[in-house]
Amino acid sequence: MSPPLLQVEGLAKSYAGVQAVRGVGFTLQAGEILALIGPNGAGKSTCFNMLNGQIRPDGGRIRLMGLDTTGLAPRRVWRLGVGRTFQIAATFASMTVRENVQTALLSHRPISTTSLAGFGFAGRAHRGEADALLDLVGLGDAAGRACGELAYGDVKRLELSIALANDPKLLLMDEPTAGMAPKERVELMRLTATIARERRIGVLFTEHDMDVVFEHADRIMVLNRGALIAEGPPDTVRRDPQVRAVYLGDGLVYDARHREEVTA
Ligand SMILES: Nc1ncnc2c1ncn2[C@@H]1O[C@H](COP(=O)(O)OP(=O)(O)OP(=O)(O)O)[C@@H](O)[C@H]1O
Repeated sequence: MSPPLLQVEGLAKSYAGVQAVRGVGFTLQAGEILALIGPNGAGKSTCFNMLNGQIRPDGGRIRLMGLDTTGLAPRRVWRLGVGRTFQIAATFASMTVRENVQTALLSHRPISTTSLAGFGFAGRAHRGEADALLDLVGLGDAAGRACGELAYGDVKRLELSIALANDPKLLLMDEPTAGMAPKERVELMRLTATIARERRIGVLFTEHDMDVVFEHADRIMVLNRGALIAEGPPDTVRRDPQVRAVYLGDGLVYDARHREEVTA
């Protein structure tokens, strides 16, 4: 049997005596959408930063498709097929939308400087592939526009297409819908989920919007003070008394349709 896409065991990190992450372990399968939620300061970003190599863990193991990636530098982790999006979208405002995606494709699959000069950068380097990625996220018509002119929701979709440029096996999304209007949030996550399931990409995301989490996650993990306190399908997590006590709270339950049963 092939190993899980991502296998994490006993992950730990302290900052000057503060245990930010304590013994976190989980698995993620290809095509699965897993949410990591928890109050501010619970350790979500620290977990993400260890998974993509930005922070070296004090303890624990991270395995990607069976390969030990613990402590590898971010670029090496990225090369192994781990994509990432950030709370604040990372794009180049002065470039066109297409050029942003071409840049990401070039970074993944460089072509020689001679060919580049021949193409003219803004010309044809990976252009067809860039356009296909933009079509995928619904930005095909905006390919020639300056990125700086895009509405924020479109910038987030562009960021998703950039994250897909290295053909990731695993996508780490740190609050992908932060700063977006509620309707746009659900749409972006729906798009992400569709693409991930079609391409068998495993997605791990953090999110404060519970509508987004409970509608799209296959499973949810709840982190509190650095430790996992619950893990399971949305219905199980929603009913977990400890989760309700530390995070969801009766007044914060995600969806009015379920409010009666949750608060009953
Ligand atoms: N570079 C750092 N130096 C010292 N302490 C840190 C550092 N980064 C995080 N911490 C602490 O580690 C704990 C976990 O922080 P982390 O940012 O991982 O939480 P989070 O769940 O992502 O929070 P948020 O939802 O607010 O983004 C917090 O107590 C935080 O203050």
